[in-house]
Amino acid sequence: MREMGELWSQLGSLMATIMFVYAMYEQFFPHHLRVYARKYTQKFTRLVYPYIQISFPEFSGERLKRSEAYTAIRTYLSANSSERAQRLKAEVDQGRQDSVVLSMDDNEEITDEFHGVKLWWSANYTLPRTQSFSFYPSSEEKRFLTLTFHRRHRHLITTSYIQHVLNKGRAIAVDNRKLKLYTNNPSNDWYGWKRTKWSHVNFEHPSRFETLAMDPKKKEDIVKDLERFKTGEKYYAKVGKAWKRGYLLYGPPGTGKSSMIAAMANYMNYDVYDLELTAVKENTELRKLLIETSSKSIIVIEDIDCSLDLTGQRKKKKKEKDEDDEEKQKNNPVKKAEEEEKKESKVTLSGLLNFIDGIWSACGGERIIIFTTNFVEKLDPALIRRGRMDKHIEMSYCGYEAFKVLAKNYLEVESHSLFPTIEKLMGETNISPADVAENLMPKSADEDPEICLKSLIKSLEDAKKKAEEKAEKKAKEDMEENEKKELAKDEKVEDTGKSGEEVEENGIH
Ligand SMILES: Nc1ncnc2c1ncn2[C@@H]1O[C@H](COP(=O)(O)OP(=O)(O)OP(=O)(O)O)[C@@H](O)[C@H]1O
Ligand SMILES: [Mg+2]
Repeated sequence: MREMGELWSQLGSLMATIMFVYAMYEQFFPHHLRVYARKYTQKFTRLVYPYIQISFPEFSGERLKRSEAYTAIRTYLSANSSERAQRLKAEVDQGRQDSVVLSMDDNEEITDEFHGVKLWWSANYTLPRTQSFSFYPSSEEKRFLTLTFHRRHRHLITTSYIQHVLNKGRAIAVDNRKLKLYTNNPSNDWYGWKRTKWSHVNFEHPSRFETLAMDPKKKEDIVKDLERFKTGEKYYAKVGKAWKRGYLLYGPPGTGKSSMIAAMANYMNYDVYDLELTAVKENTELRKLLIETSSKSIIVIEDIDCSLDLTGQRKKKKKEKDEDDEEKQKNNPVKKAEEEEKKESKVTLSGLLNFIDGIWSACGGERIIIFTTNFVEKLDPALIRRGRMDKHIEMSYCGYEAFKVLAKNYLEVESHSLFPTIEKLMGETNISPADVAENLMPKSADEDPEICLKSLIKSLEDAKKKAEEKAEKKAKEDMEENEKKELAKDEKVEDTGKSGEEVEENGIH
């Protein structure tokens, strides 16, 4: 016991001596001598200290983008650290609020082994040079992971082990993956305490290709296309094409464009970035948003024709609408502010084109971009040319085959005596799958499928009647218009004394 006490006191005096020597050194040694001393100390340390350290910073490239390597390694370490680390950090799993994820705490170290070689990982951070009190994490706080190993294993570690960790980390992330739906925040929120460009929630849309009502051949074609894309990394590299694919979904409202996107995301197991263009103020913001998207994702711009003034046509229509709405908005300050915000948006067609081309060149692979529109003819050809939007998919009104899918899903009915009537009516009139689905949904638990089918027949008959009335009205209007033209022509003939043909040739003035 006395020996222990002596040892402690000796250690204490040794520490005091070291501190004294260091203080003298700092005080009396000129700066340039200290630089020399540090240099040679480092050389000496390198000679006697046989370990190599590699650090993996959290952010790369001026804090623009979270390093993928850092994320993958953290995932790998989290999977290993819960058993090996002594100090752990617990965070609530964003996907399942009832479970926590354990990872190694800051400045904690764990060991790993690879082909019999022992190595050490530690999680570190550096504080900002000037410290000031803040409730929120400092933007200058830099986190990094450090790998330490003996220099004799340099080759094995740099060529195999790091790749092994990255692959494992990515695989674990895919296994644990919960699909997310991201929406972009207005740029005012980008720099506050939230500091995120995208907000996310779990993506739990039930739409799948099996539940999607459309022509089976078309569906099969799309699934094959996606499959080719998913497994095509090597092919894309071989032909020198970026591993991205653009889809344009177009068709009338309620034909399943949004459902198709959800089905694609579920099939591919990709996150969805729902980009709301009206919340983006300018082209540079678009680029920043793009940089923050991750691979294995679908970037969606819905109703592209409504998000931007893409053509003169659209502008005119909006102007007319604005005039209509002006009066209403005068008395509604909230709407007015919203409208003003929309007007502030300065994203241009060329900005959008650069954004898409950026996806193709500026960020990593495995990304899909989807545009949807109700009016394909309104879009600028530059926006939807092949190479940008590689595949154009028309989502059309409900055909008989699509109806059968819905009947099976909603009513569990594969054939029925009313089916031929429905088939005939569907050939004669247009109805959206959304309307069919609405009719087929039983209104009470014990509702007979026949009642639903009859309700659908009624809707089809109504739609047919409406379409006929509309066609009749249109024919009548056309006839009246022609009559007016004829009348105007006759009046001109009487005034000028020329024949009808002559007036026609020269035009009516
Ligand atoms: N092809 C379809 N297959 C299955 N269900 C569909 C289909 N189309 C529409 N529906 C049903 O109708 C609802 C609306 O469809 P969805 O939102 O996908 O249409 P949309 O084409 O995106 O319409 P909009 O152009 O108005 O955005 C869906 O929730 C779904 O229940
Ligand atoms: Mg939609």
